[in-house]
Amino acid sequence: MGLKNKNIGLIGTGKMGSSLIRGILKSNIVDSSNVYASDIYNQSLENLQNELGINVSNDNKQTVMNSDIIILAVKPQVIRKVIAGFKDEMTEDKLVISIAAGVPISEIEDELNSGSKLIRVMPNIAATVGESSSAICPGGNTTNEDVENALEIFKTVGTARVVSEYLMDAFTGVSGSGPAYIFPVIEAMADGAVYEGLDRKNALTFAAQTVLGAAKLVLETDSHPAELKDMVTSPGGTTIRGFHELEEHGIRSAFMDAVIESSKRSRELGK
Ligand SMILES: NC(=O)C1=CN([C@@H]2O[C@H](COP(=O)(O)OP(=O)(O)OC[C@H]3O[C@@H](n4cnc5c(N)ncnc54)[C@H](O)[C@@H]3O)[C@@H](O)[C@H]2O)C=CC1
Ligand SMILES: O=C(O)[C@@H]1CCC=N1
Repeated sequence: MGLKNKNIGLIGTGKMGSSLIRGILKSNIVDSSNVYASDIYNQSLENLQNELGINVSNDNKQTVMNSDIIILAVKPQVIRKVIAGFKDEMTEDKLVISIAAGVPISEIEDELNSGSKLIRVMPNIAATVGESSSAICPGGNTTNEDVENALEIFKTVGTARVVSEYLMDAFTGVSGSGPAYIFPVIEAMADGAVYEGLDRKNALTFAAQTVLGAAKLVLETDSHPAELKDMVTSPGGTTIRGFHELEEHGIRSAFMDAVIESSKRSRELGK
């Protein structure tokens, strides 16, 4: 059992596909000789082959033929066409994992041959540094072992848990898209520090470390974020002055709206 003797295939080696390949190989759950990847973009394949020694091809059918588990890391807009191109190579023992935003299990199962095993996953770009939070939804034909294998793969790039599919759009809004909402926060906090005279490099490092520290406090203590905020905010002190500015600029509704709009777009992509 486990992944040691399994071959893993990646279709699409863009930002998410290549970050997953790196995470999987770093964890040593499989050897590079057991990883197959394909893309229509040769440069990305060549780079991955040179850097990691994996098997590459620009024919998705090769990836499917050679793999026990196939991760689809192509855009939602092309996923149906990509599946149509390789489905003749699918057999019932192979597991397909889709990370496409918005596209429901039922739609992908319809594209694949009936009886095909499918798991839908939403990771995020922090997989590149082993800090993704991934949600996993098993399709109708999967076994417990398939789910365990998917969890093992996505735990190599961060945390992973099984969720019900109706929660996937919300999860995409907060976690799949979420890093993009925090990068400008880090940049803007650094801008403030640069305005006040700190050099750019240090300003970015301090801002990023501050966000990391705040996130760890939420994850590693049982405290509510409001309680943690109150711990920083001395009466008549510096923090409450800054916090008042954030409230004046509608920080809470801005972030809530970002997550809600992203979730809505995820639902649209599934139609
Ligand atoms: N970028 C992100 O932060 C996240 C992306 N996702 C999902 O991951 C998937 C991939 O997204 P990205 O990596 O950002 O996109 P990307 O554009 O960086 O990568 C997509 C790759 O697919 C390749 N491709 C296109 N047509 C192909 C075909 N017919 N056969 C093989 N490869 C083909 C492209 O050449 C490209 O390398 C999307 O479905 C997206 O919704 C999920 C979570 C986070
Ligand atoms: O923006 C997108 O559609 C993808 C899915 C989640 C993150 N990036």
